[in-house]
Amino acid sequence: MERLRRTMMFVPGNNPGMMQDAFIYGPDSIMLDLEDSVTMAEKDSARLLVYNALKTIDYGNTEMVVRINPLNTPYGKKDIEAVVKAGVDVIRMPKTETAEEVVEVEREIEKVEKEIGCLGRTQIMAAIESALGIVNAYAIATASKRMMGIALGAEDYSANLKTQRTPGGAELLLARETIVVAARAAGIAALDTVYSNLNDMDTFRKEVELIKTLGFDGKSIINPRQIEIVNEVFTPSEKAIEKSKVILAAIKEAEQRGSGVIAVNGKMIDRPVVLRAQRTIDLAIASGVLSKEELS
Ligand SMILES: CC(=O)SCCNC(=O)CCNC(=O)[C@H](O)C(C)(C)COP(=O)(O)OP(=O)(O)OC[C@H]1O[C@@H](n2cnc3c(N)ncnc32)[C@H](O)[C@@H]1OP(=O)(O)O
Ligand SMILES: O=C([O-])CC(=O)C(=O)O
Ligand SMILES: [Mg+2]
Repeated sequence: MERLRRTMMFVPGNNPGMMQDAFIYGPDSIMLDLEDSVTMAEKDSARLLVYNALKTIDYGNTEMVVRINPLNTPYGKKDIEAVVKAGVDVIRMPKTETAEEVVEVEREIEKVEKEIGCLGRTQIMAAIESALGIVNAYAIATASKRMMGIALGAEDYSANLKTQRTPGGAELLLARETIVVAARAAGIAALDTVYSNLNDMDTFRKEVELIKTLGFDGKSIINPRQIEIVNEVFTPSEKAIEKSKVILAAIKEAEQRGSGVIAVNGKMIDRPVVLRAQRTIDLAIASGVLSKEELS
C-alpha cells in the first residue's frame, strides 16, 4: 500500500530541540532543513546536527526527508554526502528547474551509496519553486527512477512570478494543477506548499480543502499545530467509508454475476467510481480509521 504523506513537517536543521521532539507530534514525514531556514554561517554546523539526528534519534517508521542546498552552492555536495551516509530516506531538492539538476543529484547520491555499499537506497523529491520549474514539471518528475514526489514551493514561486500569495491562492492555481498532473502522469506523489500564517487557521483549513480537491497527497507544513487540520481534511469521513464499502461490495457481487456496470441507490457504478471507492478505503486503512478485518 502507498505510504501516507498527508503532512511533511519542516524542522530547521539548526534547532536540536525541535529535531528531538518533531516525532512526538506524529507528522507522516519529517523534513529536516539545511536550506532556507539555516543561515550561511550555520550551514556546516546544521549539517552535522542533522547527520547526528538521523543517526541517533529514533524516528520510528516516520519517513525522514532532508531538504539540501542546491548543488550550485558550496553546500549541496557536502549535504548529500552527509545525509546519505546517515541513512536518510528522501533527499528533497529545493528550487528545482530542470531534469538535468535531478540527474546531477542522482549522480552524487550514487557516488556516496557505492562508497558505503547501499546502492539505490535513497529516494529523491523535487520542490518546484519557479516558472521554469513549472514549465519543466513532467521532465523533472520523470528524471530519475528514485523520484518519489514533486512539491510546490509557493513562497519562492510567487516571488519569481512577481506576485504575492493571496488567501484564495488564485496566483498558484496553474502551478498546483501542473504539479498534480505531472505527478500523476509520472506515478509519484504530489505535495503542496507551506502556509506560513500560524494565526489564521481558518484560511489554512480552506487551503487544505482546496489542495485535497485538486488531487494532492498532502502538504508541506511548518508547525505541529497544522497537523490535526490536515489529517482531519485528508481522513475519509465515516459516511464516505460506508458508501465506499457498499460500492465495493456491490461491484464484487456484480462481477461474480459477470456484469461490470451496476446501480447503487439509482446511481451508476462503473470503473472510475470503483477506483475512487478503493482509494477512500486505502486512505482510511492507512489513516488508521478502518482496519482490514472490518472489510471482510
Ligand atoms: C519558505 C520556507 O522555506 S518554509 C521552510 C523553512 N521554515 C521552517 O523550517 C520553519 C519551521 N517552523 C518553525 O521554526 C516554527 O514553527 C516557527 C518559528 C514558525 C514558530 O515557532 P513557535 O512560535 O515556537 O511555534 P509554537 O508556539 O506553535 O510551537 C509549539 C511547540 O512546537 C514546537 N515546534 C514548532 N515548530 C516546530 C517544527 N517545525 N518542528 C518541531 N517542533 C516545532 C515548538 O518548539 C514548541 O515546542 P515547546 O512547546 O516544547 O516549546
Ligand atoms: O517548499 C515549500 O513549501 C517552502 C518553500 O521553500 C517555499 O515556499 O519557497
Ligand atoms: Mg523556497
